[in-house]
Amino acid sequence: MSIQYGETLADSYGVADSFPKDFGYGEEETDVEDSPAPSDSKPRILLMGLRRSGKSSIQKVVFHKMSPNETLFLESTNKIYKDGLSSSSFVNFQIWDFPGQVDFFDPTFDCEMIFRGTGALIFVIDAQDDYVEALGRLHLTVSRAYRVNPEINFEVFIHKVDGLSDDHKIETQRDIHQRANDDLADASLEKLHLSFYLTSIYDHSIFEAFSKVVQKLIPQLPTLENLLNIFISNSGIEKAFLFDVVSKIYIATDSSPVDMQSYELCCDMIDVVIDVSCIYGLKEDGSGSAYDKESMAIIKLNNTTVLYLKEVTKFLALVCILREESFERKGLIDYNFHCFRKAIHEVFEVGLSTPRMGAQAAGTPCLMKTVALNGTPRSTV
Ligand SMILES: Nc1nc2c(ncn2[C@@H]2O[C@H](COP(=O)(O)OP(=O)(O)OP(=O)(O)O)[C@@H](O)[C@H]2O)c(=O)[nH]1
Repeated sequence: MSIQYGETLADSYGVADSFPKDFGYGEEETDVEDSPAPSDSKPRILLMGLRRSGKSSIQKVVFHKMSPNETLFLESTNKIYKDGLSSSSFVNFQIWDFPGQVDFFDPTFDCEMIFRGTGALIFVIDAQDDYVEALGRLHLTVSRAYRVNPEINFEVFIHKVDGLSDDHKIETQRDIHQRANDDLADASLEKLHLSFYLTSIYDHSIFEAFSKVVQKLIPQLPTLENLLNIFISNSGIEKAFLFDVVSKIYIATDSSPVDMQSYELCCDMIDVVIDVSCIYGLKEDGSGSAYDKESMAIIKLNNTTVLYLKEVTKFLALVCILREESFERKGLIDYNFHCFRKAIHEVFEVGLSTPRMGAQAAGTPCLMKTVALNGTPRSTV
């Protein structure tokens, strides 16, 4: 179906007569806290790597709003730290932060239990340090995990690249990529795929990398992308991100390429909105929430760009970048947004009404790719 700019999203869906009912905060929504999933049944992301490579810092900065400088005072992790994030974030999984010195040959280390329910294994390599030992450890870790569960996504964070020049970054990435894959080829593990990211907690690269890791675990991702594509093309919007507000991870975006600047701009907008809302948006007695159904913001920049943020669900916000001229049709954008929002709720409602296992039974969007759900709200797209 070809869609003209100016046509509403509802036209494309054929839902003009069914304006969205109220989703998100009503009784229909099942709160995780009301029906908690057994924590061990939630999809899992493992953070592994040598001591002091930066694992705990990543987890604290991305999910606990710790400022990068504060990580200097983090103590070494001595046992597996399990962080369940479900009550405040769309990202309903647990992150297990491993101590650097984990010993796979220790009989108390239960590989089967640890790797079986894992969606992604992030291996963190300190790029400012000599990484030969880290590469050996990477190989040992991923080959062990792959033997137990070949479905795991293996992600390598080449971390602390803030201390490296641009050329050095590229060279380090090339070298690590080459050596890690050579090691796998020597062990006849060519099928084991490693993805590499250059990261630092001192800029947005860590959020962007985590976004990509999380996106791979969302079975509804193609549907979300499709909805975003339709939404932006019908509304004259240049770029749109669907954000998990708490972590600033974007769980989906339209299919045009992501440039880091746009992503950073949108992250900054979320920070501004939440900060202002915390100061001026709460009730006098301090009750209320900094982010709720009414949350929306428009920021006009001095280069004719407009940033537009709107609440989609309790955890998700849509942040769009558009030209001032397109924003003149705000009515159209808002109408299309209502349809988009409704579709997103339907996507996850389908998830909720389908027989589920593990985390999905908790009433939150499924994040396990092993249980594919058809989240497409309508077949006419
Ligand atoms: N320059 C720089 N330093 C970082 C970065 N991430 C973490 N660090 C620093 O690296 C040091 C170690 O960080 P941790 O998060 O404690 O490392 P860890 O891997 O959890 O260490 P263990 O708990 O011992 O396994 C801290 O001083 C952090 O401030 C980064 O992106 N850039």
